[in-house]
Formats: sequence, C-alpha cells, structure tokens
Amino acid sequence: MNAVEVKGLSKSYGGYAMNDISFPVPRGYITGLIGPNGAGKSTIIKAIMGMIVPDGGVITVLGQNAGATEGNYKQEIGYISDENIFYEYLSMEQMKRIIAPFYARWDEDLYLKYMDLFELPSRKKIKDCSKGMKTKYAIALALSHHPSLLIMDEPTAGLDPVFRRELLDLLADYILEEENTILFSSHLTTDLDRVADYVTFIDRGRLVFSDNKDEILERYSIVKGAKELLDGDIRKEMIGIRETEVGFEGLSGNRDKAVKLFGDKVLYQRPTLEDIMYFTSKGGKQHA
Ligand SMILES: Nc1ncnc2c1ncn2[C@@H]1O[C@H](COP(=O)(O)OP(=O)(O)OP(=O)(O)O)[C@@H](O)[C@H]1O
Repeated sequence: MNAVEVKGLSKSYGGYAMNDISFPVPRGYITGLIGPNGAGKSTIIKAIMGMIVPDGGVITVLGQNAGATEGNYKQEIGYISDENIFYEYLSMEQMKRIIAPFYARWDEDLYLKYMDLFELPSRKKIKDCSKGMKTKYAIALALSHHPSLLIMDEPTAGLDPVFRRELLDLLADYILEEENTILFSSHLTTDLDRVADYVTFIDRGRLVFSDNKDEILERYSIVKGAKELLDGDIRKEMIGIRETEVGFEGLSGNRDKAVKLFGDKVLYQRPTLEDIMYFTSKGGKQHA
C-alpha cells in the first residue's frame, strides 16, 4: 500500500512547467525526492500538503485527497518545510503552545526529550535561532505528535555533519516503528544514498525515474575510458559525458547494454545518486 500517490501532477509558474508527474510513496519505507535547484521538489511537496492547488492531477495522501478539508489525516503527518513557517518573534516554547493543541496525539514528554537531545533552549526566540536550530526545532515538533507519515523538504540543508548523522539514525529508528513512512526531499543526495529505499528524481519539472534505489544503482553505471574511445557510439549511449585531459567519464542508463557494446575496453563503476543527478542534468543541457 502507498502512503502517498501522485498521479499526473502538473503545475506552471511563469517560465516553469511541471508536467504529468506520477510516483508512489510506499508505506513503511523512506522515499527520497531528488533533483537540482528549481527542479520542482518543493512544488510537489506543497501540492501533497494541500498548500498549493495543482493545474492538473490527483494526489492521495493516506487514502484522502490532498487538500481535503474534511477528515483529520493531517494529524498523521509530520511536516518539515524548507521555509520558516513559525512566528519569528515568539520563543520556541510559546510557538509550541500554539501548535501542540492542534494534535490529538501530542506527546509533551517526547517533545521535551527531543528539545533536550537537540540541545534547544526553549526560551530562545525563533528569530534568534540559527538555521540549524530552526530545523531541529521543526523536527522536534513534527515528531512529537506521533505522525505515521513524515514529509521533509530539504531537512539536512542547514545541518552540520554531526547532527545530520544523528538525524539519519533518528529516521532509521522512526521507520522501524510500525508502518511509518518518510518522504524526504534533498539536492544533497549523500544522505539519501545512505537511507532511502526508493528514489524519485525530478529534473526541470519532468520525472526522470521513480524506483527502488538499489535497482537504480544497479541499472546505471559510470563508464570510464581513454579519449580515443570517445566516438559517436559511446556518446549516443551516454546520458552525460565529462571529458578530462586523458579520457572521459560518463553515465550509462543501462549497464548490461554498455557491457555488451564496450566489453572490457572501458571501466564500469557503481554510481552514486549524485553522479546520476549530475550527468542527467548536465547531459540534458548539453544536448538541449
Ligand atoms: N509561488 C511561485 N511563484 C512563481 N514561481 C514559483 C513559485 N513557486 C515556485 N516557483 C518556481 O517553480 C520552480 C520550481 O521551484 P521549487 O521550489 O519547487 O524547486 P525545488 O526543486 O524545491 O528547488 P530548491 O532545491 O532550490 O529548493 C522554480 O523555477 C521556481 O522559481
């Protein structure tokens, strides 16, 4: 079963168009939403949260239509925005007192545990918090009402490497519990390399793929070879190519086919999500 289903989503703004995006967020797993700056990740997340009205498509969240006013499915969602959505002039404690009553399953002890764990001073005004502190605060609030679906828009962007790791451990614990689900958007893909089960990749408003992460990393391959091998055949097979002084490095979307075509004349390496994002975006631009 899917916690979220996005079907045929489209949305345009001035010079930007997102067209016919469909992907699932399977229940019980971590799905990463990746893409370069401006790809449309926040637009998709806002549409899932019912915060913007799409031009077309249907989004179901925990069995309800996104944006539906009836029902209380939002009780089940912990949302971490990439923007500050709190009243800046309030302290963290004052803001919490406004937010907590909206949630039937608010757990004050759990909130205090996270505030302590994240070393957040509750009397500090939100405007005086660093970017990382604000993110930690948003995470504490989001987790303290026992959501079954955690939707995080670029949560690791302002965090130091130590806390980033702690957060990933925390998410790993969260996902162990019952049927909890995470949708996690980021252009910093190393975190998702580590924790995602499924990955949806958006590039300039179009869906590149949405699949099991391990299958994606098996299917794609980095291909490295000497410059003299770089002919039309190789170029045609590659999603993107980077030429260096001595040779080339490219990305193939089909490792088996590349091996059949080029045999042992080139080297094959398992890519990272960042490699896939880099070559797809760059390759796409070069051939546009
Ligand atoms: N309210 C708006 N009005 C006009 N254009 C918008 C609006 N919101 C988003 N856009 C445009 O839509 C496109 C996608 O933006 P979006 O914030 O979804 O990208 P993103 O993938 O989240 O990027 P980033 O990684 O930089 O946060 C961009 O070109 C952006 O300028």
